[in-house]
Amino acid sequence: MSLALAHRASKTSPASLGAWASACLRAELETYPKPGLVSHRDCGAHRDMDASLLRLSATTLEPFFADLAAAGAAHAEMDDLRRIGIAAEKAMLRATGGVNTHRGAIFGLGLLCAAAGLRQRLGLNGRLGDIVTQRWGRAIGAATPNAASNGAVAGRRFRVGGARAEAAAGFPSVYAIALPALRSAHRMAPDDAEAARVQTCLALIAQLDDTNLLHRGGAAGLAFAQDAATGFLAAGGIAAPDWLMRVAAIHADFVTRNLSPGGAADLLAMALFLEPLEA
Ligand SMILES: CC(C)(COP(=O)(O)OP(=O)(O)OC[C@H]1O[C@@H](n2cnc3c(N)ncnc32)[C@H](O[C@H]2O[C@H](COP(=O)(O)OP(=O)(O)OP(=O)(O)O)[C@@H](O)[C@H]2O)[C@@H]1O)[C@@H](O)C(=O)NCCC(=O)NCCS
Ligand SMILES: Nc1ncnc2[nH]cnc12
Repeated sequence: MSLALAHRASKTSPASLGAWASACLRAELETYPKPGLVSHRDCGAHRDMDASLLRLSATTLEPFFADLAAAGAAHAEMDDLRRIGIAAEKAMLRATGGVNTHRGAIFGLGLLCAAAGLRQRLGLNGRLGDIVTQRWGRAIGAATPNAASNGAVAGRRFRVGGARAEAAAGFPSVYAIALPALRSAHRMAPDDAEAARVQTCLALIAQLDDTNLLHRGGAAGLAFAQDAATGFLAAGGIAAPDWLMRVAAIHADFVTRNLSPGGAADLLAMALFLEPLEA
């Protein structure tokens, strides 16, 4: 991941934010092992996605993230953001032949891009997640969900809020779990940014009510995933000498059980996006 891109993003023009958001999706992809998820090494528990499809999706989305940042800077209402988000979803589905690679990421990263545009325009100091809540939180909560989506069905059945609740509350799982895990993992492994991303992914899986895990594995699948990730962290995470073997074994277990924490993947990308943007 380019430090120059991160630096330019911290200057926050819409184009640089779009490039940075897209780079963060690619960095999430180029992280192995992520239990059940697609990486440059394998397809995890997915039969319809591979690394090249996710790279194509990340590249396709870059101009939409830039548009969302520009819309935020122009004080857009949620309806305006939604129009751009839906256009991004359509472009993603056209590029991938109908595979949902990044719908959750479009939503979360898109809102953070809009907040970054607004923060820059108004010269604000607050956290981007808080800006999302203050500016668009009510409208996010009031939107009618797509009753048939995998996430909506799992959310109703298991009474969890999913991507919409996470965004409306200002991304608490990113600020309270992922960002602290990422920063502490950089201290644990100063020369291994990929290992730091693995640690962050496992920290998210350990605590997130991921609707993808619920959709594929029900409550038992979610509990299995959370227990496996918690055990990895309790054994020292990436500080343990055999960490790579341990997390590769967890990855293999997720594949055997057809579990994939797509929500954790999205929130990992959001933490990478926020790392240079939040003091
Ligand atoms: C608000 C929307 C995102 C719609 O949400 P939806 O009703 O579909 O349900 P959610 O459960 O809320 O999840 C949507 C995706 O968000 C990710 N996610 C899951 N859990 C969480 C969580 N706890 N916190 C945050 N994010 C979460 C996850 O996305 C990833 O997984 C996707 C692949 O999913 P799926 O197709 O189901 O995959 P498979 O398991 O492979 O399915 P099968 O093959 O088995 O069928 C992938 O996209 C990842 O990104 C959830 O899937 C939103 O769509 C919406 O309202 N859009 C309108 C546009 C808009 O308003 N935009 C605003 C400005 S940008
Ligand atoms: N690496 C990944 N694997 C599977 N689903 C994802 N959604 C977002 N990133 C993903």
